[in-house]
Amino acid sequence: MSNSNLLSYGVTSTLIHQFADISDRQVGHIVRQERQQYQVITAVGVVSAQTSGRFNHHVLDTSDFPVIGDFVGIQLTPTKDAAIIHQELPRNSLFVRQAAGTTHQVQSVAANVDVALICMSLNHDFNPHRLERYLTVCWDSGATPVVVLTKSDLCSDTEAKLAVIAPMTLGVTVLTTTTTTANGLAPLQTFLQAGQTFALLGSSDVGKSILINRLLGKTIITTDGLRNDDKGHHTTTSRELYQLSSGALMIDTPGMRALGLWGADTGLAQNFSDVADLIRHCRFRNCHHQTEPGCAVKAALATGQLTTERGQSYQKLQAENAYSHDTQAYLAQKQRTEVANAKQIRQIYHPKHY
Ligand SMILES: Nc1nc2c(ncn2[C@@H]2O[C@H](COP(=O)(O)OP(=O)(O)OP(=O)(O)O)[C@@H](O)[C@H]2O)c(=O)[nH]1
Ligand SMILES: [Zn+2]
Repeated sequence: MSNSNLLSYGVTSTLIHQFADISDRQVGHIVRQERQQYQVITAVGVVSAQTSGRFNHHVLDTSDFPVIGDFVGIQLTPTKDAAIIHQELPRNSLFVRQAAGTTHQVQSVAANVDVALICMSLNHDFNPHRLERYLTVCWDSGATPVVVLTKSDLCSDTEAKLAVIAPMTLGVTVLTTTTTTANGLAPLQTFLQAGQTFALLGSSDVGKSILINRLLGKTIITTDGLRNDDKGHHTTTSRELYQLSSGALMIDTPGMRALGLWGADTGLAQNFSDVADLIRHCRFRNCHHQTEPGCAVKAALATGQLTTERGQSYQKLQAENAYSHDTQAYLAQKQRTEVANAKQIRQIYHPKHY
């Protein structure tokens, strides 16, 4: 293992050189993650890694921890079989979602992804509104979305389904795959070029694990075998970055039950650029597109230029996004109060430091 192996794992020579002069520090790439336990590829191979005590001390919430795909500054232990993560390097892209449940916290899913492969199966998982949600979050992450419609063998009306999603996937590549035929993955395979990092995203059971196994040519992830009644179940809990024979890097993420928007303004504007264009023509800047006169959105809905479905979809996601901003503001205020309280307590018990 050497720097050449690091290069093949997406670590640029610039990054390697940046660390050359810092004694005991080097660059690594997170290739496996199970909560805050990491495996990092380094110049000496893959080692287990954890964030340093100092790093943990400065973390405000779990989303500040490194995530799969992150480049990190590390220090190897004297035996060189483990490492301490000291810093997270700037990210090109970050896919985040509002964590499931009631915690109202942001959860980082994957970093430095170039192309996000949004997987949706063509049978019962097919859901255009969910696709709009995924596309919004992908655009917001900084990665380019590509839609992968899986299990085409279980669908008899693929063309009709493609027509349904056509208006929401303008300018987005849409691929269909099946693992039941010899060349059923060919459309995807030709897409997976060296030098790029891909990530598989989607609900549980859409066939992400099987895709990884097929692309790697070996059974890395065990599932209960290919079932044509699509009732198989396998849940991945860890995230992993794989190197494909083409040289492309592929991140597998656990199936997501819910994908909540979290401050995805850019993604909304990009995914709904048609609606955004209309809004620019509303008479009032703060138009709610309800009863206001001169509303371009309402006018477009009346003529059919904008479908009711897409209009409603936008309004739903926009409201959710606005709510996520309120939540963020509330959490930030709560954090400021906690920090201030902690400081006050320290002033009382250790006054000489202040
Ligand atoms: N008929 C058919 N079944 C498929 C295809 N791809 C996957 N399956 C089946 O769908 C089920 C789910 O596949 P997985 O690869 O485990 O799904 P997953 O997306 O990794 O699910 P999680 O690990 O929960 O995120 C399994 O029983 C697969 O055999 C396909 O192209 N056709
Ligand atoms: Zn309006």
